[in-house]
Amino acid sequence: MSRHQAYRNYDYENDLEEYDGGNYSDEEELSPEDEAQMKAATAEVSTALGNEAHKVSTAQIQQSLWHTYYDVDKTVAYLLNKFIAPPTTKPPKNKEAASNKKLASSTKKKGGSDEKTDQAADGVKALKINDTPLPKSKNLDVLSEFEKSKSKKSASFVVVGHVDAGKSTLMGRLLLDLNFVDQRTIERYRKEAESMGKSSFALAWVLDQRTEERSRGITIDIATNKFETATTSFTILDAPGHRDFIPNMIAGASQADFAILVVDAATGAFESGLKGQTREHALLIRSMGVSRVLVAVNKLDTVGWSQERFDEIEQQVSGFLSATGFQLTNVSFVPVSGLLGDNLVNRSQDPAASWFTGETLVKELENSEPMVRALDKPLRMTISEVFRSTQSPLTISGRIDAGSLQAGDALLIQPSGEKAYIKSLELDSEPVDWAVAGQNVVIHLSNIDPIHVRVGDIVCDPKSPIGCIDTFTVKVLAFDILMPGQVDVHRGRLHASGQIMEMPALLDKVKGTVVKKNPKIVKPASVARIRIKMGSKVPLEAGQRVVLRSNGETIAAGLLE
Ligand SMILES: Nc1nc2c(ncn2[C@@H]2O[C@H](COP(=O)(O)OP(=O)(O)OP(=O)(O)O)[C@@H](O)[C@H]2O)c(=O)[nH]1
Repeated sequence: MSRHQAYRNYDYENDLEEYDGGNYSDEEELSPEDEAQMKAATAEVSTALGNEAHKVSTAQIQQSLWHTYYDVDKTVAYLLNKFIAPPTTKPPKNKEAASNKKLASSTKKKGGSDEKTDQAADGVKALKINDTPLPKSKNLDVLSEFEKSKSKKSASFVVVGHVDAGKSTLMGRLLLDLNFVDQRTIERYRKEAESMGKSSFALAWVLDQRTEERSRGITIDIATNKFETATTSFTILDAPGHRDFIPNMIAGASQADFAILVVDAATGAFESGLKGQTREHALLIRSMGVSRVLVAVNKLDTVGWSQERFDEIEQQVSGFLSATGFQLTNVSFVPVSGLLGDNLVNRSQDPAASWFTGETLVKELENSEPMVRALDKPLRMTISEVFRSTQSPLTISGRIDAGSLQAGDALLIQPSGEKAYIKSLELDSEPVDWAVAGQNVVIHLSNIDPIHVRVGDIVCDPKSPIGCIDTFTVKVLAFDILMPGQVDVHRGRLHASGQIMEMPALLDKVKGTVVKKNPKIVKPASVARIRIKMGSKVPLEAGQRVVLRSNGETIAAGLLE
């Protein structure tokens, strides 16, 4: 895994407290990007330390930079405090603290006097985020801008299925055939894969970018990739098939308009997939509100494009999808070979596949209308990534679940309850003035300390904030036996531990009426109303979907009442 990625989403305040100057090692190689950043930041720190620079070694500077994710000011403060002029008494509060940049240059000018460096270190601590001027808003009427823009439809889909069903290969091939990745890159991956003895994984590597994933040959986090067709701009959420990574899958499904369920048609593989994650994934995506599924019956090349095999799989998968609560009118089946690209963008040229006269996978995707967007509802966006970018030390990304936003807007981050402002924003790597529900947006924030912003937090409008609660009632479908006790609660990227306190009612599955009050246990496949108490307050509100897990198993999913 590249260092850069490893440090996305990290809680640096905590880390900095824990950090005591050691353990930066050169064992792992820095990515070229990290190397350049490290070099530039080391030079900046040396400049900022001025005459004091000789009192610390390059290794000490780099260890601290590493730990603060190249935060020059924090590093200067740390080095001053730790090695150059450790405070003997509690330093006085410096109310006149200037901005980070000013501090760095003033340290440079003044460097030399212990008293002054002490003040400078103190200044780092006292820096006020709110001293930064607020970004300007164009005060646009975003909804009418959106209507005028006639922008392409946008849709996100999650790719689920059993381990090794071929999800990443299929998506890699789709991107290749749609010219969103070039043949040269694939060739490079193929060579690298061959050198690792895993040549069949080359296409999957388009999605599984991280070295750790490559060497294990599995998808670990949600990989997002984009592609466009003439009508629609798509975001792929490639969810890991491995059962240890189900929380990531839940996060992916909670952002998805629809799902591609990849099943492996190879002899025996489909059957073991059905017993394995295929069923659990189908239940989960349904529980997360996904109602449209495209079933890619994959690896048909391995069974000679047998129509009989396809029909058999279609029949069985239809059976269990409808038992899981999907309406079959919302389910389509496409026979494909992800590896060879048959019936993805182009029809299969294999004469053995000529029996199939339906649409290709891409056409089916285009025909899948995204859900109606909650454009005029209060803003809600779950943060899926927090990172440092060239535009801002604090950049977040995620899909807007409801409402809209524009540059200059004030935002409220829950659960911290801290305000931030939108300095600028991007859609598909292009700067834009606004964004609406359904779009995956990158937001450069200002006027907030990064410690208040974490993956899984909710961004909302300060005027209509989401509340933070620690007790709630949820109507769940049980996948396993439920009884009072410890559970992990997942909503999008948020996971927190809680406890089933009470189970007030067993409900009729169809009518929702109370069948039994206070059942001692709830059996699998039953619907029940349960009360959950969380360990701390979390941003949750009625209508949201949550998944309950225990000991690494998904035990229930449902809707907050
Ligand atoms: N013959 C054939 N092999 C395929 C096809 N699709 C994928 N494979 C192979 O199946 C293996 C697994 O493919 P992946 O794409 O990594 O599977 P995955 O579902 O993404 O796996 P996880 O990331 O572990 O969940 C690789 O060796 C692929 O080359 C196909 O259509 N035909």
